[in-house]
Amino acid sequence: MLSQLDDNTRPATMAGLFELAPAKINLALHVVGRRADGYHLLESIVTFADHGDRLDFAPAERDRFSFSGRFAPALSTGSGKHADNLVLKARDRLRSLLQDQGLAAPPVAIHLEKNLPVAAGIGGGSADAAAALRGLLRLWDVEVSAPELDRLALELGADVPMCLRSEPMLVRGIGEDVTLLPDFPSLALVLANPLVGVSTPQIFRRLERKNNPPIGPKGEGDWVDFLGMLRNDLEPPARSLVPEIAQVSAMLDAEDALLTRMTGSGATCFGLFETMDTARGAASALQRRKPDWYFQAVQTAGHKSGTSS
Ligand SMILES: C[C@](O)(CO)[C@H](O)COP(=O)(O)OP(=O)(O)OC[C@H]1O[C@@H](n2ccc(N)nc2=O)[C@H](O)[C@@H]1O
Ligand SMILES: Nc1ncnc2c1ncn2[C@@H]1O[C@H](COP(=O)(O)OP(=O)(O)OP(=O)(O)O)[C@@H](O)[C@H]1O
Repeated sequence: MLSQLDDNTRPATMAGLFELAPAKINLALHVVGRRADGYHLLESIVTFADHGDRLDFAPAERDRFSFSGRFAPALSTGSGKHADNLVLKARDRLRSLLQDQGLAAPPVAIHLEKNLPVAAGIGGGSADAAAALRGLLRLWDVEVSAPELDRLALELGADVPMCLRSEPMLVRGIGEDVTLLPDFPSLALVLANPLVGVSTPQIFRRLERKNNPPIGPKGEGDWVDFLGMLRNDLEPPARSLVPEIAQVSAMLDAEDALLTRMTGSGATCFGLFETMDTARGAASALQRRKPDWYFQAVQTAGHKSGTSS
């Protein structure tokens, strides 16, 4: 059963078990083909921010779900019913998998602090679903095999298996073929979103060319130089649908970002900066110019000896 807690701030009694749900960033996204079922085959270099949603979990007498945070209103109006929330889908699917194996999955109170914009290309829903799986496995003190967990994650969404790991990676297929990139540098980025929600299927439908060149091998060179040679193939169709993407991208360029690109199906763009100090300075300057838009300086996962150290 679903119910809303009276107070939509995070309940103090839920201290203890929490999971972060970091923003996903597609540093490059090449669409290289199409499957028979219509899903597009991708090659993507993905990393994760030190900023995201937060999920709190506590045992309860019956299942409860509540949310708070800057983007909680977008959730309730966006999806209409809370029952659509990927956190609840993740809870219910994991519970039935465990019960099929004779394991207990007792009622749980979950609170979602929604800090990430919704339908923004930074995988907020997928990150929440992955964090729900991780948190519930800890709360219920149970294990499922890695292939079973990956299968369940992929059923919840193409991005959920990547979000389970939240480390720099090369992703192929639709999200199921993940290769971790242990030598990938930690980067200083500014995430910038004009707060125009973008529907992922709509962007894929607008994409004209489905067979674009693959990412190819990096060779001996630097990761950041390599990224500069890559693309997001979803950026042209997204720009044609949402004119603010060109605007937000130009604003990042004007702050002297080393590289500016859209992530996922948009509308969030990222700008790459030399250091976290310059990224924070750029985010503050941009926020002053557009007080209602979303600007966030983030440090990404990976080796701290990279460009942004
Ligand atoms: C674009 C990315 O954000 C890149 O990381 C993801 O591939 C999208 O992942 P996601 O939001 O979890 O997407 P899903 O919820 O699985 O798919 C939403 C819809 O987008 C389209 N879709 C999605 C992924 C993909 N590789 N090809 C597609 O054509 C399909 O119409 C699908 O029904
Ligand atoms: N916990 C959640 N957070 C955000 N959106 C959710 C959640 N649960 C369900 N949704 C639904 O999922 C849709 C996509 O939201 P999300 O924020 O995950 O998109 P996205 O960042 O564009 O994802 P991606 O980068 O994977 O394409 C929203 O329109 C919303 O209705």
